[in-house]
This record gives sequence, structure tokens and C-alpha cells, in this order.
Amino acid sequence: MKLQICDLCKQFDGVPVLDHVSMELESGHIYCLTAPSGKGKTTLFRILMGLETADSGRLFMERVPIGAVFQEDRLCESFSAVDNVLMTSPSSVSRAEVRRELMELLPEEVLDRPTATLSGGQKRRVAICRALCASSGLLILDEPFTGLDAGTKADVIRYLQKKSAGKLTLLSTHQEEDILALDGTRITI
Ligand SMILES: Nc1ncnc2c1ncn2[C@@H]1O[C@H](COP(=O)(O)OP(=O)(O)OP(=O)(O)O)[C@@H](O)[C@H]1O
Repeated sequence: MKLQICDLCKQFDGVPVLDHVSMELESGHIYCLTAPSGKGKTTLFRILMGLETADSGRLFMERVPIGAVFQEDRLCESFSAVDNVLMTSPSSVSRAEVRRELMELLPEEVLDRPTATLSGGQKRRVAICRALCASSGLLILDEPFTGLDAGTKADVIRYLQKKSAGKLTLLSTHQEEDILALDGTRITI
């Protein structure tokens, strides 16, 4: 799929946040959006997801399901990791398959506990797994590696590269090393 963003503008309280942003993106790439804090990365993602409206400009994109990781994990904290991922996975995916997916990123002993009892980095991995296992054509990942140590991040990056194959992936990061490790395409706003 192709995603075309043309001259997108957004202000909050009269202050410009997105100022004539344009870009063309296509499936098969991991695009890494870098920009200083407060420059509007999350705002752009929210517009792409239909959670915010632009003041002007145009978006051209196919109506595909979107897998998302927000800056917050947004898990159902009383549910287990398995149930969090299962509830957004295609109905053809079994519980056993979801367990196998989660075990690529997490130790088996945490998979059936309420996610409220998991560490911050473990919750982050559940949120990432949930986004990558949902049926989607577009992945939007807002600072997905927050709270992950270097070794865990390397595992997550391998998993992300495998699961995002053929999709259009758009993620934000403040870390140069992430772009290199992902073999990503840098974009700025
Ligand atoms: N709903 C809102 N109302 C008012 N101002 C907002 C709103 N949402 C975002 N902003 C402002 O828009 C600007 C851009 O915010 P945004 O979260 O998009 O930045 P960001 O580049 O993702 O930052 P960070 O890297 O720190 O996450 C900030 O100054 C923020 O305060």
C-alpha cells in the first residue's frame, strides 16, 4: 500500500505543530520518524489513525487495519498477556499460537499473570506483540522501545523486522542507533 501525506497542517491554540508536512511512504519499509520532542510526531500518528483531525492538507491511503503501539501501553491490566494479544488477533489464531508469539519476547512464566503484575519493560513487549499480531497493513509505533534494555531491544527489533515484512511500518524514535539496527528509512517533519 501507499500512504501519501500532502501539506498537512495542525495548530493547537493558534500554535503551529505540523506545518505543511508532506511525504510518500510505501509498504515493505520501516520508516523511522525522528524530530525533537514536541515537534508533532504523536500528533501526526493520531491524525493517521483518525484520532485527531488536521486543519488542512490531504491524506491518501487505503483503508487498511492499523496495528498500533501508543506511548502508553494501553493494556487491559486485569487480563493476562495471552488474553491481551488474543483479543486483537484474527479469530483463526489459536491461544497456543499467541503463546508461541509472546514467548519470542517474554519468559513463559509471565504469560498468564494479570499484566498489572508485569514490569514496565514486560508490559511494553506485550503491547508490541499485540500490535504486531493483529491483522494489519499499517503499523504505527510511537516510541515502541521505551523502557527496554539493550538486549531486550535487540530481540524486539528482530521480531519487529520479521512481523512487519510486507507492511508499511512507521515508528518514532529519538535514538539514532535504532534506525541503524532496524535498517530503517529516516524521515523527519
Ligand atoms: N490536544 C492537544 N491540545 C493542545 N496542545 C496539544 C495537544 N496535543 C498535542 N499538543 C501540543 O502539540 C505539540 C506536539 O505534541 P506531540 O505529542 O505531537 O509531540 P511529539 O513530537 O510526539 O513529542 P515527544 O517526542 O515529546 O513525544 C506539543 O507542544 C503539545 O503540547
